Amino acid sequence: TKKSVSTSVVGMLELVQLEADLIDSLSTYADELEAKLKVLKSFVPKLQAESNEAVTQMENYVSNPINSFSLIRRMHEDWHDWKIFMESSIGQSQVAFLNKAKLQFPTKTDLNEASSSIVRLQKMYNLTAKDMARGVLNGKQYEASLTALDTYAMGRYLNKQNRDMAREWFVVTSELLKEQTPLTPLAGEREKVLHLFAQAIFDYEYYSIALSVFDHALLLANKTANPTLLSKRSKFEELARKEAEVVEKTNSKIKPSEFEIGCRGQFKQQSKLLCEYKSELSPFLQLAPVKVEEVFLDPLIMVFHDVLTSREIDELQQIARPLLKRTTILHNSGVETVHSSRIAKGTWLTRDFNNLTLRIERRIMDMVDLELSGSEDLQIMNYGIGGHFEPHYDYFEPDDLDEGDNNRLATLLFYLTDVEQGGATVFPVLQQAVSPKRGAALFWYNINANGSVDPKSFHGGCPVLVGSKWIMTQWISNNIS
Ligand SMILES: O=C(O)CCC(=O)C(=O)O
Ligand SMILES: [Fe+2]
Repeated sequence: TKKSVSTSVVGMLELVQLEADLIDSLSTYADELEAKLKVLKSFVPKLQAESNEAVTQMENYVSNPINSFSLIRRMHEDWHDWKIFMESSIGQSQVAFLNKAKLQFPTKTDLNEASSSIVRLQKMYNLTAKDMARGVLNGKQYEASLTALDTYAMGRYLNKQNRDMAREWFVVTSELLKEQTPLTPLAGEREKVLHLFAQAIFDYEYYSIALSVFDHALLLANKTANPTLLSKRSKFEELARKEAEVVEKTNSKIKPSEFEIGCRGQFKQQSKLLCEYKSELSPFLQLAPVKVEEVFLDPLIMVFHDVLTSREIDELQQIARPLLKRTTILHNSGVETVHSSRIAKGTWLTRDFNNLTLRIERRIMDMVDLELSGSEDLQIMNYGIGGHFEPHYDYFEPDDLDEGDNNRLATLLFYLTDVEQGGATVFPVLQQAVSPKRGAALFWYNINANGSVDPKSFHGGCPVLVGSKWIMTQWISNNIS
């Protein structure tokens, strides 16, 4: 089954539970091993005592009918039982569970996607590998950290595509290796682990990092005078010296894009346009006035605050959760494909799905004073960590449309969640960024009053750094027909 786990927070929840179950299973395995061992440890000394006595005075021992009877009986019966005991295998059910669980394990593709998310976040938010490894995200300390095995995997992933970034992760790996022993049953003793890592990093040709790990291994095992190891070390050292000259030359900084500046919250703060209560337009708004924030005037961009209640949002999420599928992007050719430019899970929901969606349909029309007939269904999306939507136009290029086809006149984007860090909607051309706020809705026009498309509506969803971003989108058609 093709199922991507890292693209949504929802998908990750199942993995957390699965890992907890696997650890429980491993713990049961340990208990069973221990129980078996306990039987052995308590019985063997007693058997030995009896046997020692027999061996030291053999003839005397077997001359006694009681002893000889007992010996014959033991050999005839008890050793069969020991054989059965020894052969009884432990962990069969746990191994079976592991085999079943394996079907749900993330694949190589999942790991690659998760790695590329980390890289995206690193680039987008200017994060250092060192900070990330220690759980510091944008200056905020979280209760999270990476192990040497994690950072090593990042280095390996980046090795082929960006050696500078890979180097950064390998440096962090070497530092972590000095503090911790990797938690893997196959790692073996500490000194051996360090040598393995040193050699692997050496093979990737990051010589000075390999050298520092190697040195730590020597120090730890008190082998700084071992001739074989020292000759190997000198090989490491020579290559490290040559490497230093090359590394110095690189390190060029590229200018950030407007999108990146926006995602980092670095647009010049426009003086907040007045918040008003829109009350005359419709009966709904008279009953329940809505707080409207004008973000931009030409083209019009605004935020409606508190237009969905928490209960309504909970219900929407409940409906969507089991339906979420990896989102695709629509090509000019009409073909939908999964693409790294849009990483999220989503589902479509017809507006007549139930009472709630019907109520929302009514509310949307009241809010924006536009007809919805002919518009696409509602779309609900969940972005996982690093999930994003690169800047794009919501409208279709007129050349790609047939006579009489509708275009996306406007977009109404409901935020179903707050996002702790990242995840803003950014308009790079207009230099505007809007942060998700649970219950609010962002509205903008993609098409000018004269019917032409408006390239200034170019926008994107920034990568989620911390949190789970849920949105619901209603693209509003211009209803040509
Ligand atoms: O997630 C966002 O903030 C933007 C989403 C978007 O542009 C879209 O779904 O068309
Ligand atoms: Fe969009």
